[in-house]
Amino acid sequence: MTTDNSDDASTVHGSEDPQTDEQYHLEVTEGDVAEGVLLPGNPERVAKITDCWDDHDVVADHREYRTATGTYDETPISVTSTGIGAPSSAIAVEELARVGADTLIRVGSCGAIQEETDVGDLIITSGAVRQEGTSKEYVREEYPAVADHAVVAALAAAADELGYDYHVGLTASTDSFYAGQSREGFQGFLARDADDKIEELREAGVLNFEMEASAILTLAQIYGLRAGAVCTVYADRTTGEFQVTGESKAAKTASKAVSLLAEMDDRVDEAGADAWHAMLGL
Ligand SMILES: O=P(O)(O)O[C@H]1O[C@H](CO)[C@@H](O)[C@H]1O
Ligand SMILES: O=c1cc[nH]c(=O)[nH]1
Repeated sequence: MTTDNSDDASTVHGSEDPQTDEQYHLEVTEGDVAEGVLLPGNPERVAKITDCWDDHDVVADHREYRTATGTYDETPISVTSTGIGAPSSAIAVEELARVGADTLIRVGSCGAIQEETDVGDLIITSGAVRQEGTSKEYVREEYPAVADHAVVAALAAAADELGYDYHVGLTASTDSFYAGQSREGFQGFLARDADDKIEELREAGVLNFEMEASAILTLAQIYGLRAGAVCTVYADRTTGEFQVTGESKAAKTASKAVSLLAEMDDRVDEAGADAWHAMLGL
C-alpha cells in the first residue's frame, strides 16, 4: 500500500534547530523580528501600532499572530499580536524567544477597578495576579509574575514624555472576560463569589483586569527576558462606562519605551551599569 503524504510534507516544521527554523504558529524565523517586540492582543492593533513608527513591513500573518518589523525613532522594533488569553500569548513568547526577541511589552486594553482610574488612562503593570491556568503549567502558583524594573521605568518615562495620564501598579490577568472578571454571563449568570472576588482585588490595591500580562511576565522571568505591559482603560468597572478609546496612547508609549531601553542598553555597553542607573534616576 502506498500513502500520499505530499500535503503533510509541505507543512512540516523541522525541530532539529528550533532557533532558526520557521516557528510553527508565528511563521517567523530568526532575522524577522527585532530584539524589542510589542504584544497587542488584537491583530487589528498591529496597524495602529506601526502607524507611529518610521517604517515597517508585515513579516508574517498566521492564525491570530500578525507580526510586523520596522523602526521607531531609528530603533529596530517589532510587533506580534497574541490573540486573546494566556495560552496563545505563551506560544508567542516561546516562539519569539526562539528567534531572538529579548524584550517583550504587552500593549493591551483593560478594565479598571479603582476609583482613581478613568477610561482612556494608561495602566503600566508592575506585577500581575496569575488568575489564569497557562503560567501554572510552567511554574508553581506562588511564583510571582513581575515586570522587569527597567521596562516599567521606560514605560513610565515614555508616558511622562508624551504627556499621558498613567498609573503604575498591579494587574489581575484572567482566563475569562465575563465570569473571571466578575461580569454577568448570558441571562444574568453570575459566577460563585463574583462580587467578593472583584472587591477583594480592589481592596488589595489591584488596578485592572486583562487577560495576558501574567503569563507573559511569568514566562519572561523564567527565560531571562525583559517584559512589561501597558494597557489603555476601556472599561471603568466603578462607573460602568465602556469606551474603545486611546489605543494609540499605549502604542506610542510602548514604542517609545523600546527606544529608551535601547538607548539605556547602548549606554550600559559604553559606560557600565552606573550610567544606566543614572538614567533611571536610581
Ligand atoms: O485588547 P487586548 O490586547 O486584546 O486585551 C484585552 O482585550 C481582550 C478582551 O476583550 C483580552 O485580550 C484582554 O486582555
Ligand atoms: O474590562 C476589560 C476590558 C478590556 N479587556 C479586559 O480583559 N477587560
